[in-house]
Amino acid sequence: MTVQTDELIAEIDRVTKTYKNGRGIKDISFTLGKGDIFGLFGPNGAGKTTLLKIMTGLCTADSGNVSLFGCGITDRFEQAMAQVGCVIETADSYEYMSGRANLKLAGRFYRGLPEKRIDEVLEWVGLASYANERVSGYSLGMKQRLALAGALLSSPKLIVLDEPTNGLDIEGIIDVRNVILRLAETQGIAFLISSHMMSEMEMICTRVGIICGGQLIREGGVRQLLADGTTMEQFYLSSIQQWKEGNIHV
Ligand SMILES: Nc1ncnc2c1ncn2[C@@H]1O[C@H](COP(=O)(O)OP(=O)(O)OP(=O)(O)O)[C@@H](O)[C@H]1O
Repeated sequence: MTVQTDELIAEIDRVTKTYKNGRGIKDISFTLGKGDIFGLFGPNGAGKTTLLKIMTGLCTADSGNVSLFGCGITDRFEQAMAQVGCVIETADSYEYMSGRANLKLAGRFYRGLPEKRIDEVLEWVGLASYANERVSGYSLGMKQRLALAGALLSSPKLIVLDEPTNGLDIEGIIDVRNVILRLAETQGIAFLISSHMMSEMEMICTRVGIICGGQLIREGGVRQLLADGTTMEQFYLSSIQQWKEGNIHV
């Protein structure tokens, strides 16, 4: 599915990366539009993190292009990333410091960031009343939401999250889900989220892509893909099966 040019947030065009061991991703293309909450699924080692890293400049593609808000990630990196927030691979923060102090430290990367922005993002992720407590006393879910608060500091229009609910308990998962939905609704932020949690993602995503063996084997709107009443998990498993049997050609 393609989105209208005026609403285009990200364009991923035939992106390929092969690591020295021969693994990686191949010829991945899709677009992200305003209002999208895009879920990226795939087995372990499928290539999800590699794709997210390339999209956020944490590693480079061998070929293909990534354009964010109309700016190429390689030739206009700063402009491309200006409206992007991300939490990839780690939601690390300084444990001996408070949540607020961590955000202040992160905020030094953004010139002219007003103090009230820190209060604002803490409020959005539901940590305002814990802001002055040390992170060492936070639950995993709270640490995840603090990382999300850090990604929000620069007023992004796109947030990229790598397995944001990994290791969280039910309450933590629900908290993160509600924060994502609230931010999408109230701030108009688009999300690209990699996850293994099918049912969870089915609840929040507008679009999904399935990566298998480094290739994007399925991509589309959740309503269209699941129109016949199949669950995301069933759709995912049957897609992987069809791929293995050679019945999906990309
Ligand atoms: N720095 C690297 N050097 C060599 N191979 C790598 C490197 N990073 C990833 N890979 C390989 O590339 C493939 C894709 O890895 P990637 O981490 O992108 O997958 P993933 O879909 O995010 O997996 P998971 O769900 O387990 O996090 C894997 O086979 C992995 O072993």
